[in-house]
Amino acid sequence: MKRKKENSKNSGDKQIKSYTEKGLTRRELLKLSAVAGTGIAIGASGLGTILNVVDKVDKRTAKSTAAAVKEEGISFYGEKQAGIVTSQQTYCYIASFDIKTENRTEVRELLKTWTKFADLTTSGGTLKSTDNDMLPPNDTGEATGLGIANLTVTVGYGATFFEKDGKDRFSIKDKRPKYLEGIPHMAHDSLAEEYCEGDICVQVCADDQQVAFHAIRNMIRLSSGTATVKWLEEGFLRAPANETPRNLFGFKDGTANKEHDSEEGYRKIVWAEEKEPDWMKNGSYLGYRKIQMLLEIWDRSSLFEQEETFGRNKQSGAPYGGELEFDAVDVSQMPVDSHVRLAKETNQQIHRRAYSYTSGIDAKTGTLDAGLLFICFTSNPSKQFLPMLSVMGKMDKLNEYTIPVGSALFACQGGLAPGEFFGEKIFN
Ligand SMILES: C=CC1=C(C)c2cc3[nH]c(cc4nc(cc5[nH]c(cc1n2)c(C)c5CCC(=O)O)C(CCC(=O)O)=C4C)c(C)c3C=C
Ligand SMILES: [Fe+2]
Repeated sequence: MKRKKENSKNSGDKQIKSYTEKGLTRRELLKLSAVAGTGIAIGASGLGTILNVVDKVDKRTAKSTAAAVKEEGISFYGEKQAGIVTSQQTYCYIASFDIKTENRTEVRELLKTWTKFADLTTSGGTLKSTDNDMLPPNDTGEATGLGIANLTVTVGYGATFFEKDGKDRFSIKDKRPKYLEGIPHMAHDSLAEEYCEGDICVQVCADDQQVAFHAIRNMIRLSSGTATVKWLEEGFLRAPANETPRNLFGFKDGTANKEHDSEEGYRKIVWAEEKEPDWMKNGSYLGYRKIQMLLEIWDRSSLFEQEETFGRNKQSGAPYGGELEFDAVDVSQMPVDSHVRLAKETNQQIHRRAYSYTSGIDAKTGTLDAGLLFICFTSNPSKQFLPMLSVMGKMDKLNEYTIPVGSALFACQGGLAPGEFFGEKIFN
C-alpha cells in the first residue's frame, strides 16, 4: 500500500526533527527539507551525522539465522589486526585514500566511523534504515543475508598521513613509525603515480566477493567529504582445500610462508619491533606492489623456461633438487637469476598475502591486463622487503614477464580493544 504523504510545512518540520533524532545524514536531511519545502540550517558536520547513523544498527549476530549459526566470523577486536596472518580468504579489495581535510578532528571522526562500521560489518550487522521511503536506505543492501564469510578489515597508514609536503597536517609527525618511507624507485619499475602510495590503506578480505565489496563500498561512502579514493584494486585467489594457491602463471605461490607459520615465526618476521611508537605494538608493515603479468608471452614460453624462472617444478611446486613442495630449498640447484634463489639469497623472510587480479584488456596492447597484487607483511621493511625488491628489480628472470605498475608501504597499527577506534593511540 502506498504510504500517505504529509504536505503541510508544519508536519514537514516535525518530521525533520524526528528524523534528526534518529540520526539521519546531512544529505538525507537536505533531501528531506526539499521534500518538506523548508529551508533548514544544519550545523553538525556531515561525518558526525553519519556517525549517528552508524550507531543505529541492526546487529544481526551470527546466531540470528539458521544459516549463519555455523559462522563465527573472524574477531575484529584483538591484540593484532585481523587480515595479516589470518588464513587467506578468497577475495580481497585494497584501497588507498587521500585525506582531503586539514582538520585533525575530522580525520579522527572518519576513523571512528570506520571502526564502528568495521565492527558492525565483520559481525554481520547492517546499518539500520528509517521507515521513510522518501530517503535512501542507510545500508546499501547487497550483502543482506549473505553471512559474514570470514570478512576482515585491516587499516594501515602511509608516510604522507604523518607528514605531507613538509607539513605536519594533523600534528602527528612525531608518531611516524621508524621504517615508514615511500618505496624508492626500483630498476624495472614502470610505476603510474595513480597506483602508488596514499595516506591510508584499507584492506578488506572475505570468502564472498559481494560481502567484501559491500564492506569496501561502504568504507568509501563513509569517507565522503573527508577523504577520496586514490586507488582501488580487487583480487582473488582460490586453491583446493589444504593446498597452496596458484598464481596466474600456474605456479604454487605462498609455499615459503609455511616456514614461519608459528607464533615465534610471526614474532620474528611480521610483528613490529619494540622500538617502534606505542601504537605500532603488535602492528606490522604492509608492502604492496601491483605487478602486471604478461600472460600471453608467458603462455608461449616452454615449460623448461617457466620452471627455470622460479627454480621450482610447476606441477608439484618442489624446489629444484627436491621432490616435494615443502622440501628444503638448495639455491645451488637453481639458476642464478631464478626468482626463488634471489629471494632466498637475501637471507630475509616476509609474510606474503598476495592476490591475483584481472582487469579486462590493456587498451594499448590488446593483451590481457592481469597480474598480482603483491601484498606482504614485515616487522622491518627496510631490512626484509626493500632489499628483496632491489635485487629482484635488477636481476630477476621473472622481469621478462612482469611489469611493476603500482607500489606502496603502509604501517598497520596493532589490534583494537572493544571501544577503541582506529588511530586512537596516534591521535591521543
Ligand atoms: C619483493 C618481494 C617479492 C615480489 C615483488 C615477488 C613477486 C612475485 N612472486 C611471484 C611468484 C612466486 N614467488 C615465490 C617465492 C617468493 N617470492 C618472494 C618475494 C617476492 N615475490 C619470496 C620471499 C619468496 C619465497 C622464497 C623462499 O624463501 O623460498 C614463488 C615460489 C613458491 C613460494 O614460496 O611461494 C612463486 C611461484 C610472482 C608471480 C610475482 C610477481 C608477479
Ligand atoms: Fe615471489
